[in-house]
Amino acid sequence: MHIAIIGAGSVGLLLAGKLAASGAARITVVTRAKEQADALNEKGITVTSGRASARGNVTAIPFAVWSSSQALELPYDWVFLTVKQQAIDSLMLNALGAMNRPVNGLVCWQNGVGHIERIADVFPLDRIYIAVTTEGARRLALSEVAHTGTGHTELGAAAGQVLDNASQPMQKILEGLLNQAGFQASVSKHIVSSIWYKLLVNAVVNPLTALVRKPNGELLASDETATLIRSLAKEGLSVALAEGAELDEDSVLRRIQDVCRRTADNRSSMLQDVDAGRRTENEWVSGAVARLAAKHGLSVPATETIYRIIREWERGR
Ligand SMILES: NC(=O)C1=CN([C@@H]2O[C@H](COP(=O)(O)OP(=O)(O)OC[C@H]3O[C@@H](n4cnc5c(N)ncnc54)[C@H](OP(=O)(O)O)[C@@H]3O)[C@@H](O)[C@H]2O)C=CC1
Ligand SMILES: CC(C)(CO)C(=O)C(=O)O
Repeated sequence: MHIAIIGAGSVGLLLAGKLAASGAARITVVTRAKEQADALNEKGITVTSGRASARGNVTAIPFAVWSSSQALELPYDWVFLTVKQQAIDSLMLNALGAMNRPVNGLVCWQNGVGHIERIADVFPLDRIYIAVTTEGARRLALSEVAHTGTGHTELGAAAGQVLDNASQPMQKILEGLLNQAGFQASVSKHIVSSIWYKLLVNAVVNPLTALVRKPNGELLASDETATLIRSLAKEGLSVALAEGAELDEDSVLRRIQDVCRRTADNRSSMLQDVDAGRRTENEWVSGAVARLAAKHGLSVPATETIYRIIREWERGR
């Protein structure tokens, strides 16, 4: 089993390191920088989890070389895309369109929505899979990643139909592979609901923490942010339902509060991007919720306001 993993950040290194260390697959990692490819070829990947650590050997190649060489033609069994939404640009789309079709498919690991439609313009939709994950990872060095939270990964076909588990051979192969590497993965019964369940957490926790510059847990400690959590969650839910997700307000609110408690000390990925002066995934999280609301004729004033404030910050950074 040969897997190419495009994007050697937190999630990419976690997947690559654990899959390689377990022997579940041979891994080729596509990095942005040559410096990182050199480090990975020399040292492999170290995954730390508490006091434990594991090391896996991988082959690494910079994107610029991969996308303009014969490496693009290799018959990978799977290609995992683990870059952030903002890195799915025209160069990336060109490479995805030009690469030899992986035998099994392309798996997208991003938070947020909107990218699948863009990828499906260059890659057959029926070969695209979605992984919605609550694993926590943080890249510590070019070849080292911390597994900061054990989560669960739900798998589905991007075509998004409600499918019965037994009739999903590709997702079953993927599930087996990830479980063999030590993850907890399962085939989602309704991938649209899984996507929105996670997206609603990100559309509430990420922009709020980024704006008030506080860790996740502190959102519950103030009346102001607790009120905003409810408004954003309610608005997001109305859009999720219009998009076909099967969710209810109580379970969404409980999930958001639970994530804030369980990851109380975490600075959300959006807050980390803001801290570092980087562009965030705002466009594909709050921006996507606002655009889809408009498509369905729904009003989401709190989401819209927060989206625009962060967008303005991004413009002036
Ligand atoms: N971190 C987490 O715990 C979780 C993250 N997610 C989601 O997973 C996705 C990835 O997140 P995360 O791993 O944290 O992000 P990171 O920023 O840590 O990693 C993204 C990686 O993509 C690389 N990259 C950018 N452009 C290219 C390119 N053209 N070719 C190859 N590599 C490229 C970056 O390289 P460089 O560093 O050199 O710029 C970086 O290493 C996001 O959508 C996020 O929301 C989902 C669940 C949990
Ligand atoms: C779940 C949460 C909010 C954890 O911080 C996350 O996914 C993120 O930071 O992007």
